[in-house]
Amino acid sequence: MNREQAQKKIEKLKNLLNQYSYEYYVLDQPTIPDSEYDQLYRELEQLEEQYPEFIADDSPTQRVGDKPLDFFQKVEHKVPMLSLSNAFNEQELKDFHRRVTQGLNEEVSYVCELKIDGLAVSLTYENGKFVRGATRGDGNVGEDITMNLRTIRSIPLTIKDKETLEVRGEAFMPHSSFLKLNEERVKNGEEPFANPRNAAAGSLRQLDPKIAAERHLDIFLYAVGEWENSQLTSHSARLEKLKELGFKTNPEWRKCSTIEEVIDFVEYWSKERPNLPYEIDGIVIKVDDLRQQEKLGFTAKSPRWAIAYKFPAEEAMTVLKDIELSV
Ligand SMILES: CC(C)(CNC(=O)c1ccc(Oc2ccccc2)cc1)c1ccc2c(N)nc(N)nc2n1
Repeated sequence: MNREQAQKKIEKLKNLLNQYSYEYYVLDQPTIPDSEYDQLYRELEQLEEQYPEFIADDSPTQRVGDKPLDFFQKVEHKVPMLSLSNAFNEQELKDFHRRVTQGLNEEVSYVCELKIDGLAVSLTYENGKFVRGATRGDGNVGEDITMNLRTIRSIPLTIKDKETLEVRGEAFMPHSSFLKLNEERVKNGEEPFANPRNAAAGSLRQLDPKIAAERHLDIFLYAVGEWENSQLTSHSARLEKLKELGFKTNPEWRKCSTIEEVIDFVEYWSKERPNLPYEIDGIVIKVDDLRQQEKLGFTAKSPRWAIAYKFPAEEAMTVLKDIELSV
């Protein structure tokens, strides 16, 4: 094969492998066996070794950087990453609903989402390319952890349109990865992580991306910071658009047109929670219409149009106890 054919073959293998990776890690619907993926991956690695000038920065071989950082750069969020006020019982959800309807004086519908117990992160894409990832930090300034986020296979290195946008989500460690990691640590005489959230935070704070890559983290995107030329008018439409662009969004979100439906959703997941493959610490309820969100505005640090219903902490202990017993 000559140089030009090699360049075309490298491009074709890269696109094919990225598509297979998207099906496996984002859709959870692989269409080829792992052995076929591995064989194509090795073919790409060999060609890139022969023709390094054709290595693309969104090649699957470029996910794990080889040199550790000395420190993390600080990053200022153009749009602040806000926190959520909390509700701890049904009455406080009804109070939230009353404040919203009084503030709007019109019909309102909500989007309910699972509150993943992980680490809030922001992902910036310029012309469709993943250029920077950062922790929430204090909401205005976070740390640049791009190298570590690149190792999360469900984060696309390029998205379908040449969009420039900044998305927010929760990076987390699934129960399966958490169990394996703690077994490993106990075997090596190290301290096991207390819970998947600490394990995810500890993994993303590693200066060596090779260590972060071994932790098999995952992510669900749930919000948008900056989004040029977006005409979308509801949060639910944004979630659908993020999914269309190739982002991993949590499939369990629901639109609720009454606070009773919201309460049903909360009650369902407070029982169903132990059957999820990841930890959640609550349910997030958001006014769906973006114009109504605008009208309700913000308090000093959180939106008036959203609230987090928090599950009682002791259940998290049962998950912990199970894990302790099993290691
Ligand atoms: C609702 C929001 C707080 C995100 N939204 C924002 O961060 C945000 C930030 C500036 C905004 O507008 C401003 C723009 C400029 C200045 C001030 C505000 C609007 C939303 C949030 C926070 C945590 C969440 C979580 N753990 N799980 C889920 N499922 N959803 C979550 N949603």
